[in-house]
Order: sequence, then C-alpha cells, then structure tokens
Amino acid sequence: MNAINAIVAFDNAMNELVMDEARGNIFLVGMMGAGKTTIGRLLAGFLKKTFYDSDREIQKRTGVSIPLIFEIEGEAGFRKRETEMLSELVKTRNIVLATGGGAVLSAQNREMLKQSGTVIYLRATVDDLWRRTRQDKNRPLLQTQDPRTKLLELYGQRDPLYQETAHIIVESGKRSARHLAQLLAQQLACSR
Ligand SMILES: Nc1ncnc2c1ncn2[C@@H]1O[C@H](COP(=O)(O)OP(=O)(O)OP(=O)(O)O)[C@@H](O)[C@H]1O
Ligand SMILES: O=C(O)C1=C[C@@H](O)[C@@H](O)[C@H](O)C1
Ligand SMILES: [Mg+2]
Repeated sequence: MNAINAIVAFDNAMNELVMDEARGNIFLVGMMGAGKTTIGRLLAGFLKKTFYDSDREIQKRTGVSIPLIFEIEGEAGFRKRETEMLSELVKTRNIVLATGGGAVLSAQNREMLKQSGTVIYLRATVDDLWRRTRQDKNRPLLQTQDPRTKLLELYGQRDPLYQETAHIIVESGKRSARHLAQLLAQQLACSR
C-alpha cells in the first residue's frame, strides 16, 4: 500500500468490500492518547453518524469511573465489561465508535470489530502518545513508577494487534485532530 498523505495505508479494494458489509459502522482503534475519542467525535459530525465511546458507555452503565472499575475488579473485570459493551455496540448501524485502547487484546473483540465495521487504526509515535497522556490521571495502566516505559511496552505488544485488526491505518503525525478527521471523512466518502 502506498503512502497517501497522512493516510499511510488505505486499501481501496478492501475498503469497498468492507463498507458493503460494515453496516455503515466505523470503529477506531489505537493506543491511549491516539485521538480515538477526539477524532471519533469530529468524524461522526462530518459523516453525520452517531458517535459512541466504549469507555464512556461503560462508565454510564456502571455509574463509576474506569479507574475505579480497575481498582475494584482488576483489569480482567474491566475487560469482561468491555467485551460485553462492544458486543452490544457492534450490532448497531451507522455509528462511529471510539474503542478503548486495550480492546484489541481479545481475539473475540478483534473478530467482532473486523466483521461489523470498517476498522481504522489511529497510529501515533510513543513520543506523541506520551506528550498527550502524561498529564492525565484517568488511565489506570499508566499509574506506575515509570509510565513512559509502560507506554512503550504496551505499544510493542499492541501495535501488531491494531495492524492486524485494521482495514485502514492512519498516521496521526503532526496533523491536528480536526484535519485528520476531515481527511478521513473525505477518504471514506470517496470509497462509498
Ligand atoms: N492528532 C492530534 N494532534 C494533537 N493532539 C491530539 C491529536 N489527537 C488527540 N490529541 C489530544 O490528545 C489527547 C488524548 O486524545 P484522546 O483522549 O482522544 O485519545 P484516546 O485515543 O481516546 O485515548 P484513550 O484510549 O485513553 O481513551 C487529547 O487531549 C486530544 O486533544
Ligand atoms: O489502553 C488501555 O488498556 C485502556 C485504555 C482506555 O481507553 C480505557 O479503556 C482503559 O483505561 C484501558
Ligand atoms: Mg478515549
């Protein structure tokens, strides 16, 4: 696949096929701080789709924050809730969904996402991810002695899984969230 501006991997043939079977759904995957929530909301606005954020839906349903779920139920408890939430959300139509950063860890989740929508991997460098997340205490996995090293470790583990799940890979690079959302909206509109 050739580099097209910020969009580094956009396989049109595959995308047409995927869009046919995708019920109009777009699923964003990527690391914490990749911009899934920010870009997802903007993209939904441009494409006139309904925006959902899996983390937010879990918080709405449980009435507590993600860090508190991690504290009480551990990561395994959170992952179970995340899979339940994704199973519901993938059944809808015409949505843009920002998934949680760890959604791709489960093979079941990866398969569900691939089968029910066009999956976009928002890819960013560890330096950018670190800059965007370092001030934010809302990410339990980064509450360690050395969060930057943890981020690097998670990136190494997850980057192949995001790539495996995605139909489209977008390098977030130096572009603003708004500009990226605009580029994506244009590409997706063209491939319909
Ligand atoms: N392309 C971008 N350029 C500059 N800043 C960005 C970009 N994308 C996101 N940001 C900023 O980075 C921060 C994190 O973004 P966001 O919360 O959307 O990430 P996320 O992928 O949803 O993370 P999480 O998996 O933890 O929910 C926000 O402050 C957002 O404004
Ligand atoms: O990267 C992760 O594993 C996570 C990212 C967030 O979106 C939340 O889903 C939670 O903090 C876990
Ligand atoms: Mg988010």
